[in-house]
Amino acid sequence: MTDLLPGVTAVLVLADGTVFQGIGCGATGDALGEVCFNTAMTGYQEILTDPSYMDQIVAFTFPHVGNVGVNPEDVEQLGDDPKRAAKGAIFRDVPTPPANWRSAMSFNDWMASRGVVGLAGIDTRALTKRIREKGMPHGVIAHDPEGKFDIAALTKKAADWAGLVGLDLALDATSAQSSTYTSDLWKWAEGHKDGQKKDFNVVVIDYGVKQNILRALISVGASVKIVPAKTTAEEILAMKPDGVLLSNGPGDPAATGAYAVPEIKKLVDAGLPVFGICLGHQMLALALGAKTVKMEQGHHGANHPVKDVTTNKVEIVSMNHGFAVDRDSLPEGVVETHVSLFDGTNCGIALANAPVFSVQHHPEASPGPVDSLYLFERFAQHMRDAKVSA
Ligand SMILES: NC(=O)CC[C@H](N)C(=O)O
Repeated sequence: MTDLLPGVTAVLVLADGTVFQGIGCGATGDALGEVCFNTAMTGYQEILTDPSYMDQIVAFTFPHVGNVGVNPEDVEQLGDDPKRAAKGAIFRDVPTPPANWRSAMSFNDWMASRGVVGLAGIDTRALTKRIREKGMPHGVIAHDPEGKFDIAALTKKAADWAGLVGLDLALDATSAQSSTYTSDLWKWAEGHKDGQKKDFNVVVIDYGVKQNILRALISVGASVKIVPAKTTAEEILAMKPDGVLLSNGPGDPAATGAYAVPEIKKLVDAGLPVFGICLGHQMLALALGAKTVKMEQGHHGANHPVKDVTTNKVEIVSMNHGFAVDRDSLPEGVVETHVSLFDGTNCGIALANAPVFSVQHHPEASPGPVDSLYLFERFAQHMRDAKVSA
């Protein structure tokens, strides 16, 4: 029996019965998921609208969140369906009211309107240390202004959850229909300019795509068509694309791979330039014959050092993944191009003799540094070269 402190209006209950007690914010109710920590100092709206966080609860290690409010431009998911993003969020301090010229709404009201259950006022450093030592736990955040919690039932709920391993969430995150996209990268004093470019036709397979990937493609000259996750290689080839982008997305790549991997293999075999990002990277690796694994420690932040071993340059990148490509499983002909300087895990691969490559990190940033934007230019160059040799 856990005795709750007076004034507690939200709790985080882990599958092993550990209880963190704090103050509720955002939506009331409860949210179940895998608990991870994110070390980004900015970009909470982009993080909480990234579809790759489906079925996860994000604990922010940066203590002050909310000061720039939220705005309609910083939504990363396509559309604004709250079910296609993080379910819950944890903060050191109660989110502050907004004080920023771009703010259209307070962060707290926005979380409430989206059904994102929030817990503030806990020792996020203790939670982070626990995750570092024991891995990412299953947990439930519950928020009740009356402070009434059935801890035993919440513990059972967390313990009974099967978790992310083996879970295909891309089918929940993907677009129902094909669409085109026309917005360019955000520029100071201009915002997002509209306008498809016509240098390349890129088909984006949407497993839960972030909008800044689409904008980054447009910035290098692409006209962008988005297709649902289950679109076949034949259907894509009939669109005569110059290249295919495999998007980020939630869930276990091995589960998603069942329907997507054979189609990706056919696209590679057709000789098309292919660029995979995060889940797209993991699924490309599966299509090329490698394996993916669940990580002890996920990577979630906007300050991770990654080395491009083809150029020996280090880039500081945005990260959000809990699965990884097993480098020891890379077959002959698949080259490791990028490595995490935090833990040495694989962060990029390329085919030695074809315009096919992918990265584990997020070159589109949003949030985070833009060191890796050059990868979109690398993809554009592959498409240019393929056009010349066609
Ligand atoms: N951002 C992503 O695409 C995440 C990929 C995958 N769901 C993982 O957690 O590793």
